[in-house]
Amino acid sequence: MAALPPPVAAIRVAVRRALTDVPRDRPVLVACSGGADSLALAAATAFVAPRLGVAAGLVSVDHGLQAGSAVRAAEVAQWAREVGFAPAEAVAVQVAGRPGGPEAAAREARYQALVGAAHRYDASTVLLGHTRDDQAETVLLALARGAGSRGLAGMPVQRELAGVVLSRPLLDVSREQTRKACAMLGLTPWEDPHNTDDRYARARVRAEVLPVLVRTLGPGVLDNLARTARLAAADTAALDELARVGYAEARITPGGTRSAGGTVDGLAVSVLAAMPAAVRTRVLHLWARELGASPAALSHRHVAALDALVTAWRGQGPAHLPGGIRATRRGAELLAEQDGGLVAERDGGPVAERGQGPAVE
Ligand SMILES: Nc1ncnc2c1ncn2[C@@H]1O[C@H](COP(=O)(O)OP(=O)(O)OP(=O)(O)O)[C@@H](O)[C@H]1O
Repeated sequence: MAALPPPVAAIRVAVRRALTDVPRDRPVLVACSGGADSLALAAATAFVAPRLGVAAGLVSVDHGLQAGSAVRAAEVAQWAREVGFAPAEAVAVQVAGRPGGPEAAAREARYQALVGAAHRYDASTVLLGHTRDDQAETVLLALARGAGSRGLAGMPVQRELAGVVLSRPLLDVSREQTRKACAMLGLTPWEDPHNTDDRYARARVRAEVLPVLVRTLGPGVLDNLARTARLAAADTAALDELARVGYAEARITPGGTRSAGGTVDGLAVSVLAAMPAAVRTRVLHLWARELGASPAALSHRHVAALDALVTAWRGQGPAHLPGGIRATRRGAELLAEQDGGLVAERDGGPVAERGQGPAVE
């Protein structure tokens, strides 16, 4: 018997690892655009899942943004049925009318559709085809916009969205390997025109920046960028845990502090001041989110203004947060108020409407 070509074997190993811990009594779904990455992922899943006793379905999302997208999604679903996926669906989504740029709107619509399908079929997990190269691009983009260690951590191997695990088995597999695997399996991937459209920063990084880095620094640079993401992810997880503990310690509850959306405590300045900056800024971020500031709108600038109330106090006015929230220092405490009243008021002050909690995605 001929040996399995290395790219096919590497992708199967990665998928096997990802499926080892999924519940055996619920299906998984592969999110497949028809591109090389998710096609290679789907082919490997079709092989591995039945051998592990895991039912596997596939969803291809039609964003309706390009001519022929519905046909492509239907073809992917048809191929999936032929190789044994059940269910195998093409799902059309409405991208127009969503907030944010076109890329963000398409992503939001796609994740909604994928999670919706997972709920419909009681799937525990959705498998995504992001590769090491996607991770390297994500790290570079984060570095370029000054995103800090959370951004450098790139895409997580796993995260949960609305009760569904989003899993990325191919983060250690190169794009070259997914292309080769498709070719070796006789699969013809769809080429997404967005991937080469230089209006998108990611496409420019892919086409121009990464090749220069590889040429000047050597081929190991992509692995190194992906390793940076893993290291930063571990650091971030540790700091987040310290921040959760620190947040609990800094909260002030005497007499209870109230808001319309529940109790939101103030914070003790002395406890905050004793924390390392990396922990303190995370605590302030957590607090701002609990006050109702949307995570998407909450920026480094907002957190820096909150931090200045602790570390550069000179009697300045409030720090303004998204959602009309103002955080003020009163003596040894940070308290917050919102247009129309106090959000965190000790000893029962006026009660304000709270903004909506964090968006799902
Ligand atoms: N239209 C779609 N339908 C289903 N899943 C999708 C779709 N578009 C993207 N995905 C999922 O998200 C992953 C990342 O997609 P993205 O377009 O950002 O990267 P990519 O490297 O071009 O992936 P691919 O080669 O699989 O298209 C895909 O691998 C796939 O799992």
